[in-house]
Amino acid sequence: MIKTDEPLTQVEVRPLTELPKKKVGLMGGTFNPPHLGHLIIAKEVKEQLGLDEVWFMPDNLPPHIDKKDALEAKYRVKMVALSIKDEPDFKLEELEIKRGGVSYTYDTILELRAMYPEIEFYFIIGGDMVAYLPKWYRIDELVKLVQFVSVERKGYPKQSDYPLIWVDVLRIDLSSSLIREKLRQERSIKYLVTREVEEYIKQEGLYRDKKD
Ligand SMILES: Nc1ncnc2c1ncn2[C@@H]1O[C@H](COP(=O)(O)OP(=O)(O)OP(=O)(O)O)[C@@H](O)[C@H]1O
Ligand SMILES: O=C(O)c1ccc[n+]([C@@H]2O[C@H](COP(=O)([O-])O)[C@@H](O)[C@H]2O)c1
Repeated sequence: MIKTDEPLTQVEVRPLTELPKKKVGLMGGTFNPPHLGHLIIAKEVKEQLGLDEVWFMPDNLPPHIDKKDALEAKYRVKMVALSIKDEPDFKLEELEIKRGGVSYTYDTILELRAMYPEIEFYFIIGGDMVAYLPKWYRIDELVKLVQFVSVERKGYPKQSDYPLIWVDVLRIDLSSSLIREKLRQERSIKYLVTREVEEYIKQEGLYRDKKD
């Protein structure tokens, strides 16, 4: 029974604008193909920064010239979907594929911020991309629009003049190019990609004679 002579518990009602935002990591990449390094990085950054989710976002045409001949988007999208299927907090974001053209992160972040004002985004990149940041499209504006999170990568300095959050992740010397090279040499990629991705590559006969 409620005793009416007792004061009601004071509940602090915060205005909507002050509610904590959902925190989402963005793992942008060509994913040609996605490997276990991508998954390990996403998991570790999610845990260490207390993110709610990580969205894997395959690019349409990566801004680097040397990657323009990456495998057709539909295969890369499918492999990303297969890679993350057991992880409920990992999602596939197809915005760049649907937009088409060259996937400049600046355009993507503007779009995402407009679509999801309630979300705080964290853009996750490896050390190779950190080194390349000065060449990114509208980088000085971009660093004000999104928080970059970086992880070390073998062969690249753990240093930048841009405001990054460095997260220590088990360093894995694994890359999509290494996997493509193994496949060209008809070697096994077991334990380097998920079992489903390994099977899918086999089934579709991918990377048999592609140059890169
Ligand atoms: N082993 C790794 N250590 C740290 N970062 C990584 C690693 N592999 C990929 N990344 C980062 O993940 C993001 C997406 O990478 P991407 O899909 O281009 O894979 P990749 O292995 O770098 O591919 P490629 O060998 O074709 O260049 C990039 O920011 C990249 O720096
Ligand atoms: O916007 C840019 O200029 C830019 C330059 C290089 C890379 N990026 C993004 O960084 C992510 C990782 O790139 P990549 O090529 O290593 O897969 C991917 O989402 C790219 O679109 C973006």
